[in-house]
Amino acid sequence: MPKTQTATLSQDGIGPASLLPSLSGLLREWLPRQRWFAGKGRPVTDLTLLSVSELHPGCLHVLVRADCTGRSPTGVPGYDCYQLLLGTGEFLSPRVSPAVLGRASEGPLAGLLVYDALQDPRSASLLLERLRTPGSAGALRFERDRRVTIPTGLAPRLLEAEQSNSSLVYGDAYILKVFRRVRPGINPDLEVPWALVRQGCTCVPAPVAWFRTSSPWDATLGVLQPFLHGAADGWTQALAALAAGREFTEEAYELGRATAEVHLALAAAFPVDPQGPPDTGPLTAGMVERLRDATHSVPELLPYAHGLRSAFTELAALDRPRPAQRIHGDLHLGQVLRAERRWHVIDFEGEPARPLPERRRPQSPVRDVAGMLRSFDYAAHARRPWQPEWALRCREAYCAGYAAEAGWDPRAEPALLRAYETDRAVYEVVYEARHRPDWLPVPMAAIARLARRPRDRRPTP
Ligand SMILES: Nc1ncnc2c1ncn2[C@@H]1O[C@H](COP(=O)(O)OP(=O)(O)O)[C@@H](O)[C@H]1O
Ligand SMILES: O=P(O)(O)O[C@H]1O[C@H](CO)[C@@H](O[C@H]2O[C@H](CO)[C@@H](O)[C@H](O)[C@H]2O)[C@H](O)[C@H]1O
Repeated sequence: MPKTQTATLSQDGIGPASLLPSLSGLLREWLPRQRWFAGKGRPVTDLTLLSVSELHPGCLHVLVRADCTGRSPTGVPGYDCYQLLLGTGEFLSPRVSPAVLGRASEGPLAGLLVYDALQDPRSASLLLERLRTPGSAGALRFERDRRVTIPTGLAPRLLEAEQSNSSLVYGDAYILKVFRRVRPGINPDLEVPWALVRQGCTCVPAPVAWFRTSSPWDATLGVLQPFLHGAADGWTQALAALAAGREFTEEAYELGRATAEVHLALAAAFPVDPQGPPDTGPLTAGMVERLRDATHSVPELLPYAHGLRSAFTELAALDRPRPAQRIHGDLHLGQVLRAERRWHVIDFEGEPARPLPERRRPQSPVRDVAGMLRSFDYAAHARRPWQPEWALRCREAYCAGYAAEAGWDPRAEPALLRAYETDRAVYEVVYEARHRPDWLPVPMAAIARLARRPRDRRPTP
C-alpha cells in the first residue's frame, strides 16, 4: 500500500498531456507483457493518454491509446485503447510490489513508483465503494440497479486466471469485470445480460452496477454482477470428465438447452433479421476476408486456404439462411459456469478482436453453436491420447439439447455448421498464435480436418 501519495490532479491541474512523460517509458515496457494487450509481437510506437481521471488521491484512472507497427491479424488499424488504474507512491508494501511498473523519471510523477492499482486491495475496495454510491469522478460515471443494495466491507481479490480483461471478486458475493480494451459505445457484456434478465432468462447473472466514461467518447468500462459461488466452468468440468474417463453427454445436452434458451431470449429482446446475416447467402465475403487476413499473420494456414475457402463458397449457394439475431459471439466451454446443477452463460463481449459495431450486429445463432462444438474438440485435444469420439458424442448431445429447446436442430444445417466451425477455427488459430503459441496445434488439427471435402473428412490427431 502506498505510504506517500502523489499530489491530486485537481490541486495541481495535471492533465493527460503533462502526465505522458511520466508514464510513457513505463507503459511501453509494461503493456506488451499483459495477456490482454492486443498488439502482441508488434512494438508500441506511440502512446497517447486519451483521458485521466482521479479515482481517489494517488489512484489515476487512465485511458491510453497504444499504436503498434503494422496491421493487426484481423486487419484493423494498429492501435487500441486500454483502461488502466494506476497507483502512485514513494514506498510500497511488499504486497503491491509484483504490480509495480517502475519509478517515473520525468514529469509530475517523477520519483514516484507507479503500480497496477487493480492489484492493490485498497484501490479495489475504493472502486467498489464508488459503485455502491452512484456518482462521478472526472469523466467517470458510476451507476447501479437501484433495486439492489451492495453491502460494504466486501474483501476484494483479483482473479489470477489468464483473461482478456481483469476481474475482481468481492467477498465471494460479486465479481467486477474491468474491461481492458475499451471501444466507443455500450459494451455488449452490459447491454446483453441486462436485456436478457429483463426477458426472464435465468441462466445469465444480472448486472447490478457498472461504470462508464464520457471522455474521449462514451464507453462502458466495467460491470459488477453476482458471483456464482462454488461454480465450475465448463472447460474445467470437461477436462475432469476426460481425466476420469467419463462421458460429458448429459452436461452437453443441458448446455445445448441453455444455449437455446439464451438464443430465444435474445431473439425476443433485440431485432431479428429474417434475411440472415450478411455472411451467409450471396455474401460470404466477411469469412473469406478473415481467412485471407489470418493467412497473412499465420502462414501455417496457407496450405489449407483453398480447402477452407470451399466451406464458405458452399455457404454462398444457400438460398435459405437462418434468421440473424443477437448472439453470444464467443461461446466456448470457458464461458459457461455450472452452479446448483444449472448452466449459466457469461461474458457476452463477443470476440474481443472484432470491432464493437460488428459484434453488436445480428448474426447467425449457428456461430455460437459452432463455437461450443469447437470447444468440445479443444477439450478432447487437451489430453493424450486424443479422444475424438468423446468430442463427437458431446457434439451430438449438445445439438440434441439445443433442438429440444429451440425447435430446430443445428445438425440439419451441415453447410452452415461447416462454414461457422471453419470461421471459428481460423479465429482460434490467430488467437493462439498471438496469445498462446503452444496451443496452436489444437485449432490447426481442426483446420486440417475442415479443409478436406466433407466426404473425405475423418477425425485425425
Ligand atoms: N458471475 C460469475 N460468477 C463466478 N465466476 C465468474 C462469474 N463471471 C466470471 N467468472 C469467472 O471469471 C472468469 C473470467 O470471466 P470472463 O467474463 O470470461 O472474463 P474475460 O472476458 O476476461 O475472459 C470466468 O472464467 C469465471 O471463472
Ligand atoms: O478470454 P475469452 O474467454 O474472452 O476468450 C478468448 O480466450 C479463450 C482461451 O482462454 C479462447 O478459447 C479457446 O480456448 C479454450 C480453452 O482454453 C476453448 O474452450 C475454446 O473453445 C477456444 O476457442 C477464445 O477463443 C478467446 O476468444
